[in-house]
Amino acid sequence: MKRVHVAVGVIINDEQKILLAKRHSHLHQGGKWEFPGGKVENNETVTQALIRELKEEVNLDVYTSISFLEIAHNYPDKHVLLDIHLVKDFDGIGEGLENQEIKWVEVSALSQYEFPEANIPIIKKLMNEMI
Ligand SMILES: Nc1nc2c([nH]c(=O)n2[C@@H]2O[C@H](COP(=O)(O)OP(=O)(O)OP(=O)(O)O)[C@@H](O)[C@H]2O)c(=O)[nH]1
Ligand SMILES: [Mg+2]
Repeated sequence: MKRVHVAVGVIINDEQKILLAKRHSHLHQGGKWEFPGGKVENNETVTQALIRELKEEVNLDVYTSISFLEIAHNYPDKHVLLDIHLVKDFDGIGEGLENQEIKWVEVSALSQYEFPEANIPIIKKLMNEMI
């Protein structure tokens, strides 16, 4: 199976809250919460994809991002490579431009949300590093 390369943003605001978005039910891993992002197109770097996707999905202007974690995960129906970046340097308040529900949540509250299975190491690393 071809591996889908995905740029994913862990967006952290000045109150140390993280932006989550709910995946529409008809999508792959639908109904679960995600970190905004999407597929890296041909001729695009991960950073370019991240900037484009965060503008399209949640109306944020990203200025700087820091590489945080890479996860290769095989779902039964899809193989993904998640390229996860931390985003602290951005403008905007966060809006669900695709009519998706969005939420700013404390790191300590992340365990209360259901994420795609590939995200488990992200949640663990965030909880370890941000206390
Ligand atoms: N954005 C995002 N995708 C994730 C996460 N975790 C995870 O397994 N994925 C998977 O990564 C894949 C690509 O994400 P996507 O559906 O956002 O892609 P996209 O925005 O380019 O949308 P598209 O399908 O309309 O092209 C999906 O199969 C999704 O299930 C996550 O935290 N954020
Ligand atoms: Mg997306």
